[in-house]
Amino acid sequence: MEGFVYGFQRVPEHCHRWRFFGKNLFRSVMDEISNLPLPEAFLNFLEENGIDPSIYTASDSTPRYVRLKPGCEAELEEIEAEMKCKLRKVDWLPGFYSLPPDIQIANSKAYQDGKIYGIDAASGAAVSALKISPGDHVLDLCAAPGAKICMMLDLLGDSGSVTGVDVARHRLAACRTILQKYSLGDRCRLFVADGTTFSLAPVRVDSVSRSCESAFEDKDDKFREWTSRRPWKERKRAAKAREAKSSQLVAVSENPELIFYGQHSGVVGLSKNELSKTMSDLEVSSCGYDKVLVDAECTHDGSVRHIQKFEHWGWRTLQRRVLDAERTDSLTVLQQLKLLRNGFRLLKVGGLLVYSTCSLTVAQNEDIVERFLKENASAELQEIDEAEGWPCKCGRIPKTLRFDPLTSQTSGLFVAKVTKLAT
Ligand SMILES: C[S@@+](CC[C@H](N)C(=O)[O-])C[C@H]1O[C@@H](n2cnc3c(N)ncnc32)[C@H](O)[C@@H]1O
Repeated sequence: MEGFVYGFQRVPEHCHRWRFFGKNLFRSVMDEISNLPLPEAFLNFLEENGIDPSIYTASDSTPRYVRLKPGCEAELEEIEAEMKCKLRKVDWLPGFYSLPPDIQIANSKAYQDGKIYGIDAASGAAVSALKISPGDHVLDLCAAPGAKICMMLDLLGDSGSVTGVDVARHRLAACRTILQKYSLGDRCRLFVADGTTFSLAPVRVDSVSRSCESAFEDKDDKFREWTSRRPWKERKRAAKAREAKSSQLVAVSENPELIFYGQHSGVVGLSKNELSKTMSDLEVSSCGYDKVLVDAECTHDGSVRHIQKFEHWGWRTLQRRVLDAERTDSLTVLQQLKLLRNGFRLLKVGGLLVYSTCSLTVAQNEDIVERFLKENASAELQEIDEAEGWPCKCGRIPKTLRFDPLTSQTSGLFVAKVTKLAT
């Protein structure tokens, strides 16, 4: 891991101390790249956040990344031949390979056959920081479209569960399609719900067997094996519920909608009442999730490819979508804080939570983490030990990490990890 962030430089002998480069030096760096087609307001925004504008010239050289489906290692040569390019092993992240930037992954047969996943290496690092192991109950609070949830499920193996939540139904439906494509849904359940208020407990296998044994329950009230071909009556009921939600009669948060569950996700055999059981704060400490990912919606300014789209969308759109949205009082920032708070509330004592965004701004990253730590005495920021050898830098507060396209050769990403202490 390198020891500085743009605009800030680490004092060499003390890993966690910083000094500011100074405005003038930063300006001169900016003057050098003044031939970039970036508007002045955006350059000012980058300066305020200590982000080197030249990262936005790096897209031509930033590689693409794929993750090989576990078990497909022996087919690597065949995949390379079909894609007509070399897949270079990423030596700091198991299972990941880099490809030349111009390769279209989605068009390849290997992708269509479910042998590779399209996922940036920085995103893979965020999942790695969670240290998922078999048996964990994992919550992904912003799950769609699902690149990270696929990796979680591959790491989980054949015990434990993953609960995916997303407020956008169409995006979560796409996530369900991906899980089915890679045959990964067995231990997963997906809810359309607001992650800032989602409150359902992980389903433990012992509670399922208890419920299966209950002789007094109405069998029709229990979840059977999931099928996309649901009876007409049930589809009508779901459509009605959706209509009510969209006309604001029922908030998404009040009624999480289960849109997928696998055979071993803990849902089959449960009654609807058992599924909708929420956890009190006391129960959470022992029955909460072992691992939580809050991969929050953000302004996406760490993604070079995303920022370049504003050339087509118009730079005025950038003002609204990026520059205004990163203010500390904006809806985007408040939503990120609420997601982090709720993710942490659902974490059991001793569990791990990773907060990540693909923004490089301080307001959406370090400021959020600092505010959150101030208000939660039981939250402790953790060193990301796995990062030894990762090509990232320290964030503006100790123990947080930043990936940026220039130095990491990945898409931009901020990562922070916290644990919950017993109180
Ligand atoms: C950065 S994307 C997540 C990417 C995902 N983790 C992956 O690896 O594919 C952020 C997601 O957060 C969702 N989102 C935004 N606000 C939310 C909320 N209040 N509750 C749950 N999901 C939310 C968006 O719909 C979007 O799909």
